[in-house]
Amino acid sequence: MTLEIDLQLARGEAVVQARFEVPAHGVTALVGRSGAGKSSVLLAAAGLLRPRSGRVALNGTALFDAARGIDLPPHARRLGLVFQDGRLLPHRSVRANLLYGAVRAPRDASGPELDEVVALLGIEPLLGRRPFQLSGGERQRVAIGRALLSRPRALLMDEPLASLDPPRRHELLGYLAALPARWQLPILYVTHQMDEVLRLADHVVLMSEHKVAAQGPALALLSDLSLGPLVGRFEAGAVLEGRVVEQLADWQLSVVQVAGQAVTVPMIEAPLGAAVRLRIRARDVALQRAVLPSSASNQLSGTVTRIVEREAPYAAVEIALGAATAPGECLWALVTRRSVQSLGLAPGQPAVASFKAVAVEGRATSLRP
Ligand SMILES: Nc1ncnc2c1ncn2[C@@H]1O[C@H](COP(=O)(O)OP(=O)(O)OP(=O)(O)O)[C@@H](O)[C@H]1O
Repeated sequence: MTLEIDLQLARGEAVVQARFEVPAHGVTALVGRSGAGKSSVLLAAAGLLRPRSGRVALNGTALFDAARGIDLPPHARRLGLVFQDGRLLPHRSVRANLLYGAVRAPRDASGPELDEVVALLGIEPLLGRRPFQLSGGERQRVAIGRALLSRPRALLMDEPLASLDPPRRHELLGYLAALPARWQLPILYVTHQMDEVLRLADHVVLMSEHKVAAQGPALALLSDLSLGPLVGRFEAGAVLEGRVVEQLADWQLSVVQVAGQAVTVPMIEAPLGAAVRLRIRARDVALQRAVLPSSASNQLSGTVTRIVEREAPYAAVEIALGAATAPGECLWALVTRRSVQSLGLAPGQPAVASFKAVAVEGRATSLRP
């Protein structure tokens, strides 16, 4: 089941255009600066905004096709929607809210049962409560449960964690991360937050100025330096992928092994062996020719693979930590052009990249199992 989106829609003065696919496997994060057009695309795919032209299709079947006059109403599209504010029915219990999604699902539709969703989201104790008796995080869990129980053919989520405080966000991220492994359906996920993208996204679609500026596998896209100016808060940097090998509880630090080397980062709440992604901004990485004996920073040995001149006086240097430039095993360092010369950096030369543990962006997060 793939969700295909190819839309042009008028929003005030702007015309938002988007063409991309949301694959059945994993999460597709839709990112970009505020006003880029992310929510408009999601609403149009859901049938809540009418595009000027284009097509939305699930597995080749049109939900909207301007040329053929097809425009299914939202409920007939059978998409599960989750917004920032749970949008629960205020006078109904949590159980009734959950079942509200289920009664509209066609009898023959496959999908999870109430018990399974309740267990996954940990909402058993909440079933008898009303929405006003729930915390923000609990409300969002119920909203996700309701969407799942409607047996949707795809899930569309628009900043579902944006209204939550950091601990609740973190907790709910864990629940969201568990979804793709359990139910195979396209998930389109609009967010501004790097930790959500790092943790959840398999694919990333980047919107800028009402258009899709780039799309691709999450690791490659999040390490693509040329996209820096478009991503706003997601400053240029690279993503490392590794496994937790040690938890230094007394220090609240974790050690992650990346390409055979140890990286110390602020504590990641994940079991030993868990796969994690770390994002490190290029401007936080310094380069030397050799390991400095007394440094407290992370020092990773690698090979220079690329040097890209940036606006003077800067240059970006890519360092491969492993044998090759595998995604998830390269760092970018933003240094001065003078340093490139004085250190004698050139493709193929060895170099040591160093950065402080605190430079690991946001909260490093474990990937889903
Ligand atoms: N109700 C509306 N009427 C007219 N124009 C709108 C409306 N809502 C949004 N727009 C405009 O449409 C464009 C896309 O907005 P949209 O909300 O889709 O962006 P976004 O990327 O989701 O932003 P944010 O991250 O801030 O939610 C913007 O130029 C915005 O000003």
